[in-house]
Amino acid sequence: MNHNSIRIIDNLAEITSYHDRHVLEKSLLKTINELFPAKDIRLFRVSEQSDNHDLSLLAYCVNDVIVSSDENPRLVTEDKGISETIFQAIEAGDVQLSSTENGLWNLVYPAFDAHGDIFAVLLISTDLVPSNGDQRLIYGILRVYSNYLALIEKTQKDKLTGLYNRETLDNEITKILVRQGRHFNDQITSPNDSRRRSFAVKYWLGVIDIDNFKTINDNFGHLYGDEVIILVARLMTSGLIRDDDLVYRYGGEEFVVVLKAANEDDAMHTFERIREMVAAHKFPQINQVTISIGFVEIVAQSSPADVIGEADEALYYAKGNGRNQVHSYSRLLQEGKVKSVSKVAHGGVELF
Ligand SMILES: Nc1nc2c(ncn2[C@@H]2O[C@H](COP(=O)(O)OP(=O)(O)OP(=O)(O)O)[C@@H](O)[C@H]2O)c(=O)[nH]1
Repeated sequence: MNHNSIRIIDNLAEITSYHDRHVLEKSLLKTINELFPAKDIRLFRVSEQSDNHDLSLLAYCVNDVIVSSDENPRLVTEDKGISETIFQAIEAGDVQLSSTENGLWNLVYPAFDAHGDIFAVLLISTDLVPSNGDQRLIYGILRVYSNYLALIEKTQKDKLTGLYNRETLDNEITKILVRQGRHFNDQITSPNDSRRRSFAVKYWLGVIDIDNFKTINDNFGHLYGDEVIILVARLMTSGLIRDDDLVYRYGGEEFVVVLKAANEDDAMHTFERIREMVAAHKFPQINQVTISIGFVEIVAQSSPADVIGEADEALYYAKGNGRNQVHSYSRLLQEGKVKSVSKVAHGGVELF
């Protein structure tokens, strides 16, 4: 076996050793860059809109540095020159090649999911067009990535609704806490750095529970109950505007939404919109179904259990005060309507 084959096997083994989508994407770019050094490698997510395709940058590799959207959520996608080649590749469902004014070649490879739909594209900018053998190698690696990603997603998703499951939520909260912890430390070490302050993104977690769901099951049967769960899941997903806001099925008729918002009012607005969408929907047979929501900001120095516990406390308040409403845990705390549930309060002060 020659040295190159060993490197390929090593790289494939590395790609398939991660269970995290973002790490997997970085590993894909690292592998492509190692086997086929290029000026610029980018991986885009392709989402199908009503009459066109939307692109968002998932990860890039420039000068051997690999960054994923997970680490830098503000990656810029815009680049008119390459988007034309990308759309041609999506249209053709095949690799496309174009030259640039500064003597580079752009190669765009589509990546297919299990249904044969394009869910991502890989862009390689290089001054040397890869040989046929290299092109087949790149395609093969992209297929390993696509197949493995499909496998990971299967284990992360709930069968009834197709939403992410509870286990995946814990990982997501932990990642956000680590990221928020970094910002928290930055602010302590450089409190006057306005650029760092402005980059801090706020994350909010809402626990959402269908009201009086037992009555729906009792009156209409479990199959209708299941259908309500599926429809509520769809309504919540469509009520979220940002690509990276996520909905999880947390338990039977309980969901969790993790979203980004600049402040509490904006988060409240989004959760209110979800509540209104569900309340306004006409469900088959049952007609109206309502949901209650409790939410909280995911701040550094919390734990996943604290974050969920606080949002849950606000949810119980909503349930106890008439249902079909949204409450913010910190607002309820300020107003003295709930007691603190976390061991360590925001800012690190021990409350009990
Ligand atoms: N159809 C169906 N029912 C489920 C599923 N998971 C849990 N349930 C039922 O959901 C019901 C939840 O009822 P409760 O926790 O008492 O709450 P509720 O009736 O929604 O009342 P409130 O939450 O107080 O508004 C129970 O009867 C569970 O059996 C599921 O996947 N499908």
